[in-house]
Amino acid sequence: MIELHHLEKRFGDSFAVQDLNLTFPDGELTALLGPSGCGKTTTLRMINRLIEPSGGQVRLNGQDTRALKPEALRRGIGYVIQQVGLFPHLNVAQNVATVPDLLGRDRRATAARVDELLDLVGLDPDTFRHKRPGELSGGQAQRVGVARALAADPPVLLMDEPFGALDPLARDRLQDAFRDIQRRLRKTVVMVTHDIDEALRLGDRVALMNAGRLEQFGTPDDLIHRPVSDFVRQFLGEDAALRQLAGQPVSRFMAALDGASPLPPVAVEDTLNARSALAVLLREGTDRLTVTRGGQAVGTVGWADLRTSGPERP
Ligand SMILES: Nc1ncnc2c1ncn2[C@@H]1O[C@H](COP(=O)(O)OP(=O)(O)OP(=O)(O)O)[C@@H](O)[C@H]1O
Repeated sequence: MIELHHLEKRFGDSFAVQDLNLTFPDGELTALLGPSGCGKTTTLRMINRLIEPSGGQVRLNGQDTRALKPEALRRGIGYVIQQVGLFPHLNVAQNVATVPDLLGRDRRATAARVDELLDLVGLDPDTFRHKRPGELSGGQAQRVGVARALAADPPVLLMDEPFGALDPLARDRLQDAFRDIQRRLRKTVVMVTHDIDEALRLGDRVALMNAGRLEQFGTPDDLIHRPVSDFVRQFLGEDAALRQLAGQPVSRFMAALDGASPLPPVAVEDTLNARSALAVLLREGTDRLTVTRGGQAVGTVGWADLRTSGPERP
């Protein structure tokens, strides 16, 4: 568990971060969201002491991080940045193995782990193991960056706009891949982003910052349906609820089949995103759809299901 207590950072006379109190729960992904210059990156970098706080405390599992050597602290905390920072003279496998090698882990075990991680991030090990960073596309390099951060198996992962430099299609794919990885590995992740969709899509929780301070901390649902201020409402925008629907399959909203009522005639696949299901309801002028999986009805969905404050996240 990472706790920030009255954390602050001053640069000269101005505060980049001010009186920040926040707990990042274990096994969850928290998105640090906010407009440019609000202090997201400064906050992230104070967690692994790439930036030293001017005041307050960061506690990792109850321990004040100032009591730890920065190098020792960083060994237990993965760090992924937008510019990836792969070593150009090392191949993909060597890049991924950097930290395990530094820690003196067994070579053969590391090689197996590298292949496993490349698989996990969707890169075929045989194709990519020996490539140099210069031979990779932006999306492939970002995947290697994620694999490298996971290689040391750190319980905590800090990510600064990790998918920022990608085109929308590659970003969507990598976000999906990362969400699947996170469901399995359950790391404690803090991810800086200024992309609202990304925060709502990937965040178990969102910490919305404004001018160095915390504006609201809650689930995506809390921010959308229970904003604490006009700033939150305006930052998320009128279509925040639609954005949230866009990031989730309709299956998460559907009601169980009751056996007694006839099935609605219009059907959609369970993997369709909930925003598109809403569009089908509008287009068809109907108030309920059948949801199918592989041609079999598995539930139904109507306006009210989509309008509720959103499903529980698995
Ligand atoms: N080394 C520094 N020296 C002086 N001011 C700094 C320094 N680093 C950051 N700042 C200032 O601190 C504030 C917060 O910066 P930070 O990079 O944390 O914001 P951010 O929310 O991550 O922004 P962005 O989304 O644009 O990356 C900004 O006003 C920035 O100009």
